[in-house]
Amino acid sequence: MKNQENISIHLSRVCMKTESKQKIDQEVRNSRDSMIEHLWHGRIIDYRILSCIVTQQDALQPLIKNREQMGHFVTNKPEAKLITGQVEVAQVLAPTTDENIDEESDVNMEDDQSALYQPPLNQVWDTKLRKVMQSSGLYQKHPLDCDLLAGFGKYLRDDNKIPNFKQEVANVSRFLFYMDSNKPSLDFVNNLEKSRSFFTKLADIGQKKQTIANYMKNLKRFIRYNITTTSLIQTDRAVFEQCKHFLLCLNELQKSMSKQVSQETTGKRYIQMVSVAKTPKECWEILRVAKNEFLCIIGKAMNEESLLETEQLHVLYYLESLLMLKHLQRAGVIKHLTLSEWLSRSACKLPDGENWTVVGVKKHETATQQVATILLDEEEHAWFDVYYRHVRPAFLKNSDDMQEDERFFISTTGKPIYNPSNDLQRFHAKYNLPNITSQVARKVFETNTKASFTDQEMSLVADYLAHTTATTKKHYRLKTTVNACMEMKLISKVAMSIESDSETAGPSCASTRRKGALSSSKKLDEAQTLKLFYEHFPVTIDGQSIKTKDRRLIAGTYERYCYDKWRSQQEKMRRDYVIAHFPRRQPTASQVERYIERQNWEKNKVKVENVLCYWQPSINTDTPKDNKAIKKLVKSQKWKGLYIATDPDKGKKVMTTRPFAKGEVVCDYHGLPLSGKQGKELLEATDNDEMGFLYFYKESSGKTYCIDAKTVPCPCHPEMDTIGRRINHSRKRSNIKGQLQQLEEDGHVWNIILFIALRDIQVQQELLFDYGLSRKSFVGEGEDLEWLDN
Ligand SMILES: C[S@@+](CC[C@H](N)C(=O)[O-])C[C@H]1O[C@@H](n2cnc3c(N)ncnc32)[C@H](O)[C@@H]1O
Repeated sequence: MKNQENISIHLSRVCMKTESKQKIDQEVRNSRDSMIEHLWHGRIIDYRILSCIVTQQDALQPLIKNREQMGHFVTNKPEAKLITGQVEVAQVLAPTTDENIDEESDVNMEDDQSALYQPPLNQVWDTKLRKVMQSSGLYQKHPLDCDLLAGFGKYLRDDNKIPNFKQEVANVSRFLFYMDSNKPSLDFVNNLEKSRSFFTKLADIGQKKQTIANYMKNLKRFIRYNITTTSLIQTDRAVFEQCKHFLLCLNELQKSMSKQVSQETTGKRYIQMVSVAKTPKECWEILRVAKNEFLCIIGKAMNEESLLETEQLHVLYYLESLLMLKHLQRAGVIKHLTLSEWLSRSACKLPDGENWTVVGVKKHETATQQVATILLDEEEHAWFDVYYRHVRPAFLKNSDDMQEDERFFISTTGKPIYNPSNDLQRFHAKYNLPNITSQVARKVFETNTKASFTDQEMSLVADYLAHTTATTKKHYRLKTTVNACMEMKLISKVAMSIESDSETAGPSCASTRRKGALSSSKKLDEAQTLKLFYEHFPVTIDGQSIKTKDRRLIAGTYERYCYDKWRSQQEKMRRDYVIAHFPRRQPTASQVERYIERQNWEKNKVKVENVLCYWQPSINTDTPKDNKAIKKLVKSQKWKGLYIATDPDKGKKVMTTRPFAKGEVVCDYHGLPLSGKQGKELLEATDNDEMGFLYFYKESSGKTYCIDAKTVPCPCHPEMDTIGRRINHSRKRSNIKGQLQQLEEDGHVWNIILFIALRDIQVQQELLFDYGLSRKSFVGEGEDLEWLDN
């Protein structure tokens, strides 16, 4: 543009210095016109021409994206999905098994996140491919509930724990339909020729080799199921032998196919690598552009504001992307990170005073046997905590299954995320960015590491990338926490050293944080200060008011903001506490007033009208006699949403990992059922500090009974520490209450004590119930039993 502006000067001084002003002006006009012409037409590229030059769909797509980013217009493009090579696989995709989840598995139609951020044209493409499949006679299938297929489904689900077994059954059913449209049978083993034609037809209609290989894998498993788990060997020996022979033939066919598959995959990856991303910074582009929105959502959540589902999903996708692109973790690691691994994370302080959190992931089902390690700096840790406390619980609520899954990352439906690579792809699509897979990111960082690091530094990075055992052994290293922190710092250094502009750009890292990336959002500052404030001044029912100077020390300029929040939290807590005192019948105003007065709360007293307004009967009186889910949980003792943690003062305690609504059953008090008399005898022989393990209750007849949770392990759960027995006592802060219920099975009725939530319980809170004892009634004078009175 500068040349354009100066062109008349340039012409009059250099190229046309002997010419008239008119001629020079004319030349300038010509030049402007030609520039405009170029802007209009030079930037327009016809898709048909491009596709003649670049015939590989996989290469064409990134090229088009790249041109469009450079400001070119690509005309005559077919509908978006038709040129997306990857999506092709999804249509009749046999399930990708978990075996290779670390690799960038293709988009899968079983993925349940599809409702949000889904590229809009999937439907069109689905229908088109379905039509091709249909017209080739490859799409129809037999009903999946026929004996042959139902048994196979059960085998996959129960014996092999395959999550998307239905798709696998559907694929086999399509094959069986092709072989014999009248009925599903094993007769196909006699017809090798026709069987082979099924696979060649798939190839003819343009299915990827990977898809065809998946079909073969499914079929092999189906045959194996028939050989090993059914009575085929007795009922039809001949077919049994033919099945074995068929399996051998299929193996041969698969071998030749797998060679082609790996060529196809390598080709695809190579193209993606060379055409999409070249620098670490490009790999982080999505994290940079999505960061502002992400921080706003995090700030909102920290302020206890409720989030929209799209916002919750944004948090999930951002964190998944962060782990794959910045932390260079494989998709399998993200998928398999468990809740207990998150809860067992450990803190690490570096010699320079920085605090990091280390999360180890044992099972990630990748080729390598290394434990994967994720290192989070303080800011990232806060983000993950927000996901854990606010987003995950919201997703769990959408699940109709009472059994909470133990995976850390779950989808909007409350089920484990299906394929992190899909989520990464959707996240890129949302921001119109070319997709960068975790594998590409790992390769890019590796390459850059080689270029700029010493051998020792390189070996640290190899360690962080959880390379195969052999590769790691080459570096003679064992994983240690401090090493891991250093590794993560080095990875940040790679990106920073390439281009160092990232004050607000890019994901969090130690160096950006020091420069004050946090201050990019006032909301976030407030929220983080509030968190700190709560850590220093935990909100408790009896907590005294906090002096201004102490508040200032912790919260600085946010002192008022934090204290207002603190007071309102305490008021809510006190309100619920008073409400819990009147569980069944609505109290009168004067009853409430008297009760509040008895508490000796000097300031921040709860208002009587508030209590009356929020009051409702707190106990769920439904009888669970026939409640199957409760029955199952009482029997299995696999209560969900809880875990046992260690407390410095109380020994063990029970904490929540999901919210419980007021009135909800939380767990039961499990132990040996004793008569009242037996219970008393046991009590006499029990030390004071173990008396809390005996739970006495009365039936409506007035008869006393006892549950002995002291004698462990109980014979019905010999390898288990049942959860109810680890719940501690609190008179004032109790949030659950034991309720006698009866369960019935096969005419046999037995008593159980169910713990019911007295109010809404949030994530990461301790479960407490009132043991109904005081120091005095416990005969505990002289003992260290003050806790009983609190
Ligand atoms: C049912 S167990 C609770 C789990 C127990 N903390 C543990 O480590 O197994 C009861 C025992 O826990 C301890 N306990 C319960 N509530 C407590 C509290 N608020 N403070 C201190 N210790 C408590 C007492 O020793 C009591 O006998």
